[in-house]
Amino acid sequence: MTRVKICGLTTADTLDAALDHGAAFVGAVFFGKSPRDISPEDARPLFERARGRAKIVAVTVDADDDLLSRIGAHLRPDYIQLHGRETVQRAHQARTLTGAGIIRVLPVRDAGDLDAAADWEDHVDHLMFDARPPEGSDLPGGVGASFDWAMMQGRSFRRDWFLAGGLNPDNATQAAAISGAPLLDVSSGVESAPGVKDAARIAAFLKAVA
Ligand SMILES: O=C(O)c1ccccc1NCC(=O)[C@H](O)[C@H](O)COP(=O)(O)O
Repeated sequence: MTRVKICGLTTADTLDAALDHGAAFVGAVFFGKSPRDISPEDARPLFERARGRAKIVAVTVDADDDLLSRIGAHLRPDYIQLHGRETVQRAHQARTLTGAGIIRVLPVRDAGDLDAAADWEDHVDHLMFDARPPEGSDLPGGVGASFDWAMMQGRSFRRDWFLAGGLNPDNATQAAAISGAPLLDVSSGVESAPGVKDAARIAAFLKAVA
């Protein structure tokens, strides 16, 4: 069964839609330039409804110690998703500062980008292969860009991994079948406008891959 992370949730009704339709992971984004940005203090009461029902993921981009500590103290996430230029050493620090597991995002445009997984597999809980965003993008993720899912065929990794980038309710099943991904991640594909999650699209995505 393919498990799904719904990322960039900021409202109770859309978080409930994700939980009610079986999301295995729910994500909050802590990055000021994102239309999905939320503070650790605001995320705490919102995401408490998810505890024990889905894994809570805090998405960060080169976060400093103060932000990681606030996320750890307030949100108490199951995982920190590292979506910037963090090193392996920084990943270990993030684990210590937050008490959470680590999801490392690897940006992908061509097959050679997959080789970076070897540097990370021993240090993280999950890998996420996400489309490298277009040049000049303000955001390293959540932009709806995709890569050729067939590149994942014949590749094996020592950690369960997410396929991310440009997924939506209409292509999720095909993406999972072609790539063989055990885990899918989606953000903009279940929105009605940038940063505005849509409960009906979240439900449709989760029903499609169920
Ligand atoms: O979603 C954001 O705004 C974001 C900002 C900064 C770093 C990461 C971000 N999103 C992380 C995700 O896990 C997205 O779900 C992933 O990149 C896929 O996005 P999409 O192509 O929109 O489904």
